[in-house]
Amino acid sequence: MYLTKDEEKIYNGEQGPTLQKMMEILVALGDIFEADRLIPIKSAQIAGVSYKTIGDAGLEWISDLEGKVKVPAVLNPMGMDMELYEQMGIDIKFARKQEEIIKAYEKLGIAAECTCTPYYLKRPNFGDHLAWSESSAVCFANSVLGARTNREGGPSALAAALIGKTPNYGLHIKENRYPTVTIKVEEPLYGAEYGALGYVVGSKVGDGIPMFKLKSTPTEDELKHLGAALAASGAVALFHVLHVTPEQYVLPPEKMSIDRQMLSREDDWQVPERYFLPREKIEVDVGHIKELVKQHVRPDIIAMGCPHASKGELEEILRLLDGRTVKKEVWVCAARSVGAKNPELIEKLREHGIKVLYDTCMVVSPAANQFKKMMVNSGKALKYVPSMCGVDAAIGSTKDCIEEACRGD
Ligand SMILES: C[C@@](O)(CCOP(=O)(O)O)CC(=O)O
Ligand code: SF4
Repeated sequence: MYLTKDEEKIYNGEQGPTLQKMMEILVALGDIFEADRLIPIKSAQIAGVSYKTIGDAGLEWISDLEGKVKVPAVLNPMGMDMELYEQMGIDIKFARKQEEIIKAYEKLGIAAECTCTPYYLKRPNFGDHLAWSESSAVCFANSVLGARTNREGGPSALAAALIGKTPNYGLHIKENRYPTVTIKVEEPLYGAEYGALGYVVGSKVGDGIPMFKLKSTPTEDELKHLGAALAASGAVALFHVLHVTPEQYVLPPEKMSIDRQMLSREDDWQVPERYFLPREKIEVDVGHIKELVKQHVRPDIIAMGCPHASKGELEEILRLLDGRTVKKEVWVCAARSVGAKNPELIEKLREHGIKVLYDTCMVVSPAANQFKKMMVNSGKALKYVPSMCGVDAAIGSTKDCIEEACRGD
């Protein structure tokens, strides 16, 4: 990978050992993925924050670093709500370690806003280059906003933040963003069914780029859940939805000759002539998706906000409560600044017995482990809660989650 004179100086250690180490990470990645050069980024989102996932080794690595980030950077959720950790049942030893991690990141100029939905704080523009690492945030930025980021690891996102640049490869390059597989869904979907769709399809497409042909128009929240689950059960970092997502899937003439990228001729698809859809196709069993969401469960906790809840999702929960107080443990995870902008909404949710938790989530907090069965409204949580918390999980619509919460016993 080509380095400018200034970049070479950093690589040779002329600006100290931290920046040298960070440049080494970027150069190693760039060489592996055959990047031509480094490109400037607009922001970074850094995973690897919860003490539960990074432990003492991670804390030590971050504490040794020096310097300041060159672009706005936020953190992924940590293991607890900074203020309500006692209410969550977090022990003091864990809390102290978690605080040390946050201080070490803050020393580097990173905002202690711990969220997987940084796009609610500052929405990237179409075409912006980013270095984000939480997989649902990556999927949202690429697919829903048309920004460009690879699925970074925690250390490479941190390196990009401290240098202000990332290697130019993968999804930073337009030609790598065309769809590779078409997903046909023959019935309209609603709400949590989009997360269930991502859960089912993700494992089939791996790291491909799905192009969905749907019978319903997903909202931004539904797209968020679709992408989060695709990234969790598969390794999807970008998807398109015909006529919905902003980046169009018009293939350039040279791609027309590639066998698997053939023009679809199916009349009922109403695909304009100039659009080309991948011939490799997966037809989704909608019945299976609807069944998955309708399973009858008796959870001891209901957790929503994976990915962190939007203002609209918080409002929907309040509306569905319809004045009732929950009789079970209910968590709703959200970004602290989304809550701070909507204090009355949060207060009302709390009055009705909901634990609105900031800075953390049901997957990265050890507090989830005290429960046996978790009901979620997220395809991503359905995938990760069993594997990362050892807790059984089932998915239901937001409405069913609230009904279960109000029913008690
Ligand atoms: C499960 C996940 O959402 C949270 C755990 O990430 P972290 O490495 O603990 O920040 C990570 C991801 O999907 O990118
Ligand atoms: S809430 Fe979900 S998407 Fe967000 S960090 Fe936790 S597991 Fe990842």
